[in-house]
Amino acid sequence: MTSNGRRPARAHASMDNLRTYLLAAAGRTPERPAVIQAAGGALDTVTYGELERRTDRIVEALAALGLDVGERVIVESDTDADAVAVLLACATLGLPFVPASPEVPDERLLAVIDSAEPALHLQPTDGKRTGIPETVGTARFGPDGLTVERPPAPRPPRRRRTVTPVDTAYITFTSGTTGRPKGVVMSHRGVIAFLRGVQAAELITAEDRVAGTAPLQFDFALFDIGYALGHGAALVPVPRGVLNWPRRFLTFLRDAGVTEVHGVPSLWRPVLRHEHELLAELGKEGVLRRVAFSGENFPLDELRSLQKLLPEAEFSNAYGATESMAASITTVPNPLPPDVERLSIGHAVAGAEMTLIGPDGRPVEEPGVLGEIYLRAPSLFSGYWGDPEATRAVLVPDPVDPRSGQLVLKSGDLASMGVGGELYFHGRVDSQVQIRGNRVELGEVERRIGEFPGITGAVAMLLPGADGEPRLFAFVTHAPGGPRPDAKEVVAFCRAALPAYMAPHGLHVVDEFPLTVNGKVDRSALTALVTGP
Ligand SMILES: Nc1ncnc2c1ncn2[C@@H]1O[C@H](COS(=O)(=O)NC(=O)C[C@H](N)c2ccccc2)[C@@H](O)[C@H]1O
Repeated sequence: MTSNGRRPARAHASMDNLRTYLLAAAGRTPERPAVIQAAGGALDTVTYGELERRTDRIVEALAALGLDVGERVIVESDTDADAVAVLLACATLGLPFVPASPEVPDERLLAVIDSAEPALHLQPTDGKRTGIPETVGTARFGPDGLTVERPPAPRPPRRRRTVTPVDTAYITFTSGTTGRPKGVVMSHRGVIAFLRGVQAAELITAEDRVAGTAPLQFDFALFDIGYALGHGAALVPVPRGVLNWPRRFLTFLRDAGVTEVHGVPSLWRPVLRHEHELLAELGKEGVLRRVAFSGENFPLDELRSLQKLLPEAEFSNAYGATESMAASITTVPNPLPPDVERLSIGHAVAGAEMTLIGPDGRPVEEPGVLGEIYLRAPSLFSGYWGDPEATRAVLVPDPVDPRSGQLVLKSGDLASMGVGGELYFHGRVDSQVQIRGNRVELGEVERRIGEFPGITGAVAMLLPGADGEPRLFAFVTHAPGGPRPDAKEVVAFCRAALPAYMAPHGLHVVDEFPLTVNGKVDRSALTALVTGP
């Protein structure tokens, strides 16, 4: 019984709930590894049976706190078996978890707490976070369960009796462009629908070991957990301290027998820069069979370098937005043919469909013509937390059949269609800019600058110049030890192949691109180089 004398709600065993879906393997093969993690200098294996036992210990402690279905719980942790047990325990009781990694700055966490109004903040026994507002209960977790420090304030019971598939599994806060965090609310049904869509492609088996490298608040991390456990395979969370040291990273992958690595494109930059041979050796051992990337376009020259070192590996381009967990996972040819200038994002996963809609609001039929991707899927999010207006802007009536009442996700991404109906990513709608009345795709400028000898990466942005006029700025990285690219030469190089208005007005050479906490290029940090902090 709970503190308010009521039995806590539970999901019906036969209905979709993240816990039942992800622990299904515990019923079939309890002795198989669910999580293989670093522990001190060694590797620690937590089986599906042990993961279920840890989950139920947390369930017991949480249930005693008298929280009702829908009460939010912040789970601040790196990904490891105990964090996964906490997520599954929250799912068991219908408590939406709000994931955060320890790297999230205090003021950001407080903004999320201000918005989500959680009942509880959970962190590992050795977690460092302090300053959690008094209104929020606090507790710590470890392999032996949960230790409550400050019980949650008593809440008015909402008399929920069961956890349904449309209840919220998690809310993950993305840094909305306006800076106010937007909470993406995902239901159990939505997440499981996407994971099932991926499972239909039978990409891996229970023998696989999937390395996850994303921080917990990035739904790429949640996908990795769902993907590995949903297949009865093993999740191998890569410790943060290992991530930034290429040699340690590759050694960890080898020691853990990782067969597939998931990460954003920037994950591979330090490895490509410093550890070619070790990576090539790893590839030759035939254990590392697949690299799956997501989050942003993989710069083609970097992708080609990686493929050269892993000639036997399969490369998967996982595309999509947090508002639907994702949309497609597409095998990229290895090696990428030399004439390929754009990566395919293929077709949506089973059970979903991406449609291209043109400026006239009608579906694009012709190959090669740009349109905005609209996603029809059972994995669409429930909405932005507390922001119905922002929700209505992206969950829109189906443009193909508005009367049906069906809502589809307006992605804000542009793509063109190939002859087989597969899509090619053309960037964000807002990366199509107008320069002196001419429409410019920033990706095209970046591609041309990237061909300049010695330049290893280029990001183009339209920013206010000194005169306040919008100007085209380019930010570039160059080969270590190579000459710093000369702005005049780069501009001349662009003018030789592009219309004058597409040549950058200003060029900033950076040692490496600043990254967001989720590992994507931090464009607001680049902007600050031009407009000041
Ligand atoms: N493979 C890509 N190529 C190129 N641009 C991309 C790509 N994946 C996203 N993006 C971009 O990132 C946006 C979505 O950003 S996000 O909401 O933070 N979500 C993600 O980045 C990850 C996504 N939820 C996910 C989670 C798990 C598996 C796959 C994908 C998309 O609208 C695209 O603009």
